[in-house]
Amino acid sequence: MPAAPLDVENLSAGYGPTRIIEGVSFSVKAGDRLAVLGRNGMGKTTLLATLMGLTARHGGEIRMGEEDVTTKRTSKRADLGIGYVPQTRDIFASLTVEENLRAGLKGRPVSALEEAYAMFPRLRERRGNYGKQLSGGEQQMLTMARTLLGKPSILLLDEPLEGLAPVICDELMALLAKLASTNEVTIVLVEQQIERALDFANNVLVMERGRLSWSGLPETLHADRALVDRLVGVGIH
Ligand SMILES: Nc1ncnc2c1ncn2[C@@H]1O[C@H](COP(=O)(O)OP(=O)(O)OP(=O)(O)O)[C@@H](O)[C@H]1O
Repeated sequence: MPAAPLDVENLSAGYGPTRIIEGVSFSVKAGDRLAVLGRNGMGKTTLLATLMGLTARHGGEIRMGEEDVTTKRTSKRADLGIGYVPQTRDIFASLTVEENLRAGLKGRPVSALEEAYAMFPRLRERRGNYGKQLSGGEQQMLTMARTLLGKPSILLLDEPLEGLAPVICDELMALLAKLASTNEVTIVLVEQQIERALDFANNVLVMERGRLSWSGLPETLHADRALVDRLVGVGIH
């Protein structure tokens, strides 16, 4: 059996000596769509940042396929195929859209920019605008497009829908579903819009105070509002 694209074992990490996540273990299969849910401040962002090597690891292991990346630098993890779209919309404000996208090419030919423009036609219209002139939604699209140009095999997304209009959310989720189904991209999605996350995912983890408090199928949560209330603190309708 091929190794899982992402395998996390007993991971603990935080900021300096402050421990935020504790004893987290999970595995994702190729093409999985994993939703990571939880109330505010429960450690979801810290988990993704730790997978990218951006926090202080206190213990545990992270493997990507056959590679043990536990102590590898962030850039090495990116080279091995992890793409990370942080909550902070990581764009260069004083570069144009096109220049931002070129920064994501990772040695691919400039013609590959067409892939990004095909996925996000709005970015083509805005190709000459500076990052700082974009709306929040456009900045989110730019971050995602730049990450996707690097052809990640695992995509970590931290609340990509935050602040976006419902119609843009629909488009983005449709795009992610398409990516997961056709490109064999494994997606780990942290999202506060529970309903959308459950519609998208084929597996769910719930975090509570830095630990995994529940894991299972989205259907189970869909069918049990009381459980969702208890785990995530919001009702779904
Ligand atoms: N850079 C940091 N330094 C110290 N503590 C931090 C830092 N970033 C986050 N924390 C703390 O880590 C805990 C978990 O935060 P984290 O952002 O991982 O949670 P989250 O589940 O993603 O929350 P949200 O849904 O609100 O984004 C919080 O108590 C937060 O205050």
